[in-house]
Amino acid sequence: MANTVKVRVPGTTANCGPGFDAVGIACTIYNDLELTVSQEAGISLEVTGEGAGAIPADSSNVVVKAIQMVMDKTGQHYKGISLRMKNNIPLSRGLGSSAAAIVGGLVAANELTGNRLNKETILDMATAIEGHPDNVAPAIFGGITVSIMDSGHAHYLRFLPPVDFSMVAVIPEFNLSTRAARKVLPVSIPFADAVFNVSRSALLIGSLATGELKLLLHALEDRLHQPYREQLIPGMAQVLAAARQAGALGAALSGAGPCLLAFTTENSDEVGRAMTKAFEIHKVQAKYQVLKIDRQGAIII
Ligand SMILES: Nc1ncnc2c1ncn2[C@@H]1O[C@H](COP(=O)(O)OP(=O)(O)O)[C@@H](O)[C@H]1O
Ligand SMILES: N[C@@H](CCOP(=O)(O)O)C(=O)O
Repeated sequence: MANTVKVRVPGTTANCGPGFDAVGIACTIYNDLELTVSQEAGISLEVTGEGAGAIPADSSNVVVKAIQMVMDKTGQHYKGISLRMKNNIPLSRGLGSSAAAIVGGLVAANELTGNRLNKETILDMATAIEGHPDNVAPAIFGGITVSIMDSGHAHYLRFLPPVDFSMVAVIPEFNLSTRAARKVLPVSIPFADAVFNVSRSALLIGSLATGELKLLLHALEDRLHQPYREQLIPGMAQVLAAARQAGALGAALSGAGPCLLAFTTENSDEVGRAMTKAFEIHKVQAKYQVLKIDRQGAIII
């Protein structure tokens, strides 16, 4: 059996406004992970790109956790783990770097232990580590996914939209961990806000599945997490408004933020520039990237 494998995993944008912990889209921004296993004890790590110098080379690393989970599940243990990462997905910005790391570790370790786990099992394992399925599902399957949890198992729907669109990801310089961005969320919300989100998230999936993208303006509205997270992201409301004024179909927080994401069918660069400029007014340096939907999810390369 081979002892080295290389995996490519997409970044993901979760929530897409109202679909908190449920909706996610795989994006054309990728991390490459090379895993080599051996019986020589130890963990070695080489990182280029995002996270170089900041990612730990021990069992606290989520990639290592994921690999060990596969070894425990399959009963095939290796003492030595050597990782080489080429990261393009920025860490702690809301583009699913942790999901990509977890999925990369699981898919790579599965390949080196005889491919015993199917993608549904990998989804359950990834969700157990990540805590919510909305980023890991599109990182595994590509496309747009809606995921739910039931008794510890994730169930998902995956689809591709019938029309083409772009996603303008505006990425601030500062980090915001998902953990910190979940701490500001309330324990309960008013019934009217729940109804507001049910209607918008249903409209969101309908709009993406049918290609009625004009509905995104309303379908991206949210009262479950964005209003509470706004305090963590200077200028958030103004940057989202700038996206719409510059011609975006709609815009929302990407995952837990601080990245903001606009949906466009034209003028993507104009939208990106307008959003970064609005961030600048609030003394936040940001860059933008125009992304498309990744259709494949994690692949062996
Ligand atoms: N390539 C990677 N290898 C190991 N751990 C990673 C990698 N990328 C991200 N992580 C872990 O995930 C954390 C970021 O996760 P999180 O706060 O959920 O933000 P994001 O929105 O980027 O997923 C990092 O602090 C790090 O612990
Ligand atoms: N549903 C989660 C999504 C977190 O996504 P990330 O890319 O910021 O890790 C949340 O909103 O907390």
